[in-house]
Amino acid sequence: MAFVSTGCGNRAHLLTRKHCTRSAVCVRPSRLEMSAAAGKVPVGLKFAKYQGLGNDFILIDNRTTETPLLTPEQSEKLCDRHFGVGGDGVIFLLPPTSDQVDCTMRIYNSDGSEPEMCGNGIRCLAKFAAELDENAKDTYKVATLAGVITPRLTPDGSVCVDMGEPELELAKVPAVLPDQAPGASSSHVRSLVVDGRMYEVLAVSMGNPHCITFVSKEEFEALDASLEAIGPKWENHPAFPKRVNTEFIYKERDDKLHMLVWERGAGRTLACGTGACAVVVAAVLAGVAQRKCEVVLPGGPLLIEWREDNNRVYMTGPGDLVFKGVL
Ligand SMILES: N[C@@H](CCC[C@H](N)C(=O)O)C(=O)O
Repeated sequence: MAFVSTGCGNRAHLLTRKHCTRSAVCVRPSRLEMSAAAGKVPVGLKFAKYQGLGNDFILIDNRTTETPLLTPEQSEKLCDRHFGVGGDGVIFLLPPTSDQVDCTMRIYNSDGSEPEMCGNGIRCLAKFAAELDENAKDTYKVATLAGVITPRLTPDGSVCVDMGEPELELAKVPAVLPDQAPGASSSHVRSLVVDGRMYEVLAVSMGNPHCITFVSKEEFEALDASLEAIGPKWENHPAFPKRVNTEFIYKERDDKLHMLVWERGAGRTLACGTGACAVVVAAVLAGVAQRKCEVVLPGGPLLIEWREDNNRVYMTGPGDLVFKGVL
């Protein structure tokens, strides 16, 4: 069996990859693990509710096993805002997968689907990991389905995350879009017809797929009012084989963009960190913004920088504990 870090309950083993000398005890599944495996909601499972700009998550301390303690179906139920705890997703803090990382993050969206990455979520996860870690560090290397992502806790309480390099190759986003839109300033700008209307769009992956479109302030306000109607048409558009997160943007200044988001698997949310990163990349490629921008979301602002020297995107914003509970 692969290494299991903490079944023995020894806090020294929590985020490190130290081998436990009591391995016979370490690998024995707990009652919580057994009830999760049996498909039951694990009564007694502790959770913490965090939010990053109102994008809210149920965090589970899952360091005792490599398998999430909740199934996608259970996570969907817990995310229900009337019948559950309420959240845009459930995030699991799992043991490290190699010596190169401190821990692993997995996430289920509120519809139970599993995305590759979550920007606001990883800021919350870093705070959660630091709170649980006896030897709290300021930087954590986190394995995700989108590769290793590195959040750093800063003295002012915000979290700055090295989000890695954007992926622009359409087949890898993945997106199937026609050639450059007629008259567009950049080959990255494509046309897409959604609900009978033609939009100019850019597709960017930050590990997960994003489709970005720039609109006027008036259109932005109209989209805000009709997001529940139009959002699913973008999310499930045949141009995006893995569905897509959609960001609608209007520009206030070269370094200040306003963003509305319809998330794959979660619908309207108050913020999307990977989305804000993808937006700045798209805005730079379209020639409409600087590399360092404030992105204003319904839940508040994120600071995003797409660095020219290393092609990496950095995101800075909050991640805060709301409450703790027991299922
Ligand atoms: N809110 C997140 C993104 C969560 C995943 C997304 N819904 C997807 O399916 O890709 C963020 O802050 O990045």
